[in-house]
Amino acid sequence: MAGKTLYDKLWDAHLVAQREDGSALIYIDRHIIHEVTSPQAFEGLRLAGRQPWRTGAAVATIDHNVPTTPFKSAADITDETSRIQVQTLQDNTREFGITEFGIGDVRQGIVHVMAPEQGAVVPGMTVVCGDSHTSTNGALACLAHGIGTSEVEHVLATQTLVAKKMKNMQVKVEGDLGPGVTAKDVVLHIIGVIGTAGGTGHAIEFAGSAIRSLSLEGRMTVCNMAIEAGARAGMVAVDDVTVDYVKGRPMAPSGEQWAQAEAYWRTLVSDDDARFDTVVEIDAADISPQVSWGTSPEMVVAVNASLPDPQAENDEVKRSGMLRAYEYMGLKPGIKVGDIPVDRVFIGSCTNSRIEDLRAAADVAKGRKKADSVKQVLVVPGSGLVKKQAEQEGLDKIFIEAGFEWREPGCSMCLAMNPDRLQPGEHCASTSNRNFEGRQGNGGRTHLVSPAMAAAAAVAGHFVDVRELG
Ligand SMILES: CC(C)[C@H](C(=O)O)[C@@H](O)C(=O)O
Ligand code: SF4
Repeated sequence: MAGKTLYDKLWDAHLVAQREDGSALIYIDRHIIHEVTSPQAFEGLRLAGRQPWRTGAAVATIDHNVPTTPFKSAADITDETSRIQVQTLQDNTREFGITEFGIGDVRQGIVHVMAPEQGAVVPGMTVVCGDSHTSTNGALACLAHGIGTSEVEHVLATQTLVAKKMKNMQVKVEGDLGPGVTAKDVVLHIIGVIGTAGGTGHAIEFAGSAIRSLSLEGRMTVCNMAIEAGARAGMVAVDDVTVDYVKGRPMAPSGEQWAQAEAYWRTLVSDDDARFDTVVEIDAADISPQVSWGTSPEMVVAVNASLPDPQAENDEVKRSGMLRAYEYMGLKPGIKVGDIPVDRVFIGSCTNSRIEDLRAAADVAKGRKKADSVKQVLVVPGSGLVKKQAEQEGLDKIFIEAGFEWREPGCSMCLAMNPDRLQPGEHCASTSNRNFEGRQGNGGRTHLVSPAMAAAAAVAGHFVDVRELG
């Protein structure tokens, strides 16, 4: 019998029941909750007169709707829907006895930043949240993916999920990453190669020496965007980087349990003879800093390239998608990436708002100033703890001196559910993960980049190759 992949191991360890039609029941170790996809789930419990099966398995925070300017209570939130959602989560978590890192708590932040930071997610877990970017947590060798609101209710009530086993896919990035090439560039490049449907039906394990060379935060950036590559889950096997990251975190095992846990975690790697349904190999040397030019994350090119010609695309559906994207983005094939003007810059989101992201942006911003033509540069840390750490390192001062705005944690301009948004027609260099039409505000034009590339665009007023900065 062939060996097991990491995904097979995680699946088998959580399988409660397998049905003949292929569906299965799996046990869920950690349930992360935010204010947008939980209200109906709690309401469902209430109507059915049920209690959560295991309140300690859930941890909640507010992120999508929170303003990034200081506020003291839900009542301070002007937008009605946002105010209600923030208040409702607080009421629900109190009623059902679930831990919430809420308003004014330094641990509050974007769900996918908060959970690993607290040690709420450790290797070997099944992790769900009513949010597609739950895949981020797979960087810790977890089976982590998004679920819908009715499933949020099901998990709350039973601590299990009805699921179907996905196929195994391995994306192997071998070799050394060049200077200025970050985890974000790696994942954008992967999506450029395999497309936004490349991972459909699969759980992706990211492997290879270039992935191993990334910090745990960088691996989270890669797994975060597995969903943009069509997969529901992304993951990276356990190694020293994983174990070191978890050690000492508030909710992680300690004392005698630590040694036991670590011994188990070390088994969470794909066996040498494991078989993957799909394997993609990428040479790290082929990866340059990336910029997305269109309205899908696969519409991405190297910073020193020109925009692609739709006429050279043989697939008719893709060609018409490209033509529509050019129209929406107000761009023309053949122009250089460096000629795209940038109106606003957003440094944040669950893709790139951790401390190393802010350090990378600050490295570029240091001693430089925002270009006059750039209207706004928002720097939004992923959690209160990231914010605190950044301030201890003086990064906030660097940003403010460069003319950037230093904000409170939350999803912010990643999806514009709060007041941070683009105006129609504006181009934004954004460290987030989605560039669909209107994602960052009606008519807004998103270009996905790394934190260093975003800061460089803020300073230059257009895209520049970070490798060419002095
Ligand atoms: C609001 C939430 C359901 C959504 C998601 O699932 O991803 C959001 O986080 C996003 O990034 O679009
Ligand atoms: S930061 Fe963006 S992608 Fe991440 S959870 Fe929030 S809205 Fe979704």
